[in-house]
Amino acid sequence: MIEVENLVKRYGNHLAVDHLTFQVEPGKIYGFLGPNGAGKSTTMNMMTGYIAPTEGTVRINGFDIQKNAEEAKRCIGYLPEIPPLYQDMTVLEYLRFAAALKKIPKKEVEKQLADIMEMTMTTDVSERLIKNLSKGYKQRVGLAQAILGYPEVIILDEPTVGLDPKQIIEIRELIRSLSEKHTVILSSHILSEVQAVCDEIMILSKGKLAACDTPEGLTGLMKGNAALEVHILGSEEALRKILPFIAGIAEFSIENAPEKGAVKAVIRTEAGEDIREDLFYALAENKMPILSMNRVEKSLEDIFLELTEDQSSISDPDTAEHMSENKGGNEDEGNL
Ligand SMILES: Nc1ncnc2c1ncn2[C@@H]1O[C@H](COP(=O)(O)OP(=O)(O)OP(=O)(O)O)[C@@H](O)[C@H]1O
Repeated sequence: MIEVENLVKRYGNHLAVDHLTFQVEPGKIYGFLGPNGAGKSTTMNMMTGYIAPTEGTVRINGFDIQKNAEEAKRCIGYLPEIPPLYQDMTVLEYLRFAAALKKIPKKEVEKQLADIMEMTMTTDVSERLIKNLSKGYKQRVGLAQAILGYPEVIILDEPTVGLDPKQIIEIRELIRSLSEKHTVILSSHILSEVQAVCDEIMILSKGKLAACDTPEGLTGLMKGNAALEVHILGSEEALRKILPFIAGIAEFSIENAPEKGAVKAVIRTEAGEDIREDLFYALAENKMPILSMNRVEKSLEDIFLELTEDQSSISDPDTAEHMSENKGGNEDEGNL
């Protein structure tokens, strides 16, 4: 269990991490999602004890990362954004070195190295110099280093950045398999990536937690913002008299439609409401034929952009609570 409380990082006047508080439960995959500069790396660096916070605390299994650094760090494996690899060592030399730093008992080292190199598919390159490896293999070696010692929590900063699609799929599968025995926290600025592998998504924006929910919860938020675009034969005036009497409509706008004598209404519904049937009967009663009706759903990308662009609306606790209440199906293809 990780408890982050009121975590703050200031660089001069710049507030990179702004009073973050959250908890990470064991056995799940968490994703930090946010645009460049949102504070993901800074947060991870503080959680792993790489840098000191300006204010606030991080406790790993009850150990304070500042005050009980050794005990806390023993619970964590970390792959920073730029993996700390020694370019002039071979893969095996480097991993042996990392195993010694992590104080892994000598009798366990060889077995762990063999298992972890197999897991990360680095066995074939074990005798190669790290500087001669491709970006994808370097990333796997960094990952192997993070897994060494089988820490309870594995923290991965942008683990798939710069990899080709095949490597990305392999790393994604590896991360999933890690979650069987470890808690995994990863960061990414790619929504589909986080959505594809994570049980919980934390959206960071300007150093603040903009949302924290399951992928389904965030998709539910998307459904709550679904809109109908309806082309109707008739006048705007007549339509304005009908729509307010249909339950489940949050807001609507009306403009002229391209079809002659028709108007276009864009109707946003309340979360979980489907007004199509009521709308059909209400319009039929008023002899206003529907020419076309389409559901226009906000994409998760739209929601992500809204959340990360308009900090004022999302720092409102009522909004955050509303978001976590909105659970629904997950329709994103998650093309990592
Ligand atoms: N050592 C530093 N000195 C000054 N400012 C810094 C330092 N490190 C990070 N920052 C600033 O803090 C903010 C958060 O940076 P951080 O690297 O944590 O963001 P990020 O979400 O990880 O972004 P990216 O996806 O680009 O890595 C940014 O505005 C960045 O410029």
